[in-house]
Amino acid sequence: MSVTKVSVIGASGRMGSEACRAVEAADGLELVGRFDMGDELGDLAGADVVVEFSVPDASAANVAHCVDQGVHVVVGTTGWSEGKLADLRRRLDQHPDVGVLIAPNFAIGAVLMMAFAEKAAAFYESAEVIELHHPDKVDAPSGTAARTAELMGAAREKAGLGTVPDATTSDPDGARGARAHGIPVHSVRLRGLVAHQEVLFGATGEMLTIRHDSFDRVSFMPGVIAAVRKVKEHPGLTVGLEHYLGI
Ligand SMILES: NC(=O)C1=CN([C@@H]2O[C@H](COP(=O)(O)OP(=O)(O)OC[C@H]3O[C@@H](n4cnc5c(N)ncnc54)[C@H](O)[C@@H]3O)[C@@H](O)[C@H]2O)C=CC1
Ligand SMILES: O=C(O)C1=N[C@H](C(=O)O)C[C@H](O)C1
Repeated sequence: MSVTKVSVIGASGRMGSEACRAVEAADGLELVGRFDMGDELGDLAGADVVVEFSVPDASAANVAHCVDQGVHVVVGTTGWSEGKLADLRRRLDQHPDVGVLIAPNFAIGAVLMMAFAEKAAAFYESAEVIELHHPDKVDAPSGTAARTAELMGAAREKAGLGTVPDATTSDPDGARGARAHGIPVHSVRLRGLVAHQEVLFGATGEMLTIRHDSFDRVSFMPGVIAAVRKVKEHPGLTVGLEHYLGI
């Protein structure tokens, strides 16, 4: 069996260190490089695939460097705006053999939660997202919540649903949360939590709740390892692990 060489960017962080352990434990993968803030990325220690878990402000430049080196990238970092994605697509056009996966969430249950929420969104007048995370998280709303809202907003539009009903006329402190693609999104930060999300749907006389909990960062690792194994078969940019899993 041929060995895939893997480097991790953000290797000292919560996710990066977990990813290093997972790569070291995986058959057919060899951890060849650990990079963190301030390190020269250079040739990425000869990696075939890079796993990138850094910070939203740094991720795009790190991924651009990998693509320019002809190295496939599995990206978990949040904060990928439409503009950054467009820049990355243009860069990948110059490197047509390189694959990049950007996954807002690598936990299989979270991928299913997003798919179920997208499906349900067409059937309910009311919908809201509550994401709950550890208080060391720097971005809000979470990438998972933003992606969930994007999928739900598109499904609502396709189904001809209008805006969610809400009679609020006074909300000086933002108690109704942020709006992402028309969906109210609420962010909770609480010591003891890891990564959790509830998607609430309401219609007259009923309510549907879809909830996912990551209690430990190991929950993300099967998805990360599956992505490392598959990324080279998917040239260009893919957003969402569901596209690799046939979900
Ligand atoms: N897609 C997914 O399944 C998941 C995604 N995440 C996301 O991954 C990212 C990292 O999360 P955590 O590991 O919890 O954060 P963290 O703060 O523990 O780790 C980030 C690491 O990146 C390093 N870093 C900062 N600037 C850098 C640069 N320019 N180049 C290389 N490394 C740099 C930091 O020194 C740190 O070691 C966040 O955006 C988070 O939302 C987190 C969990 C799961
Ligand atoms: O920062 C985290 O912890 C997480 N970040 C990702 C996000 O913003 O959605 C994935 C998961 O929720 C954990």
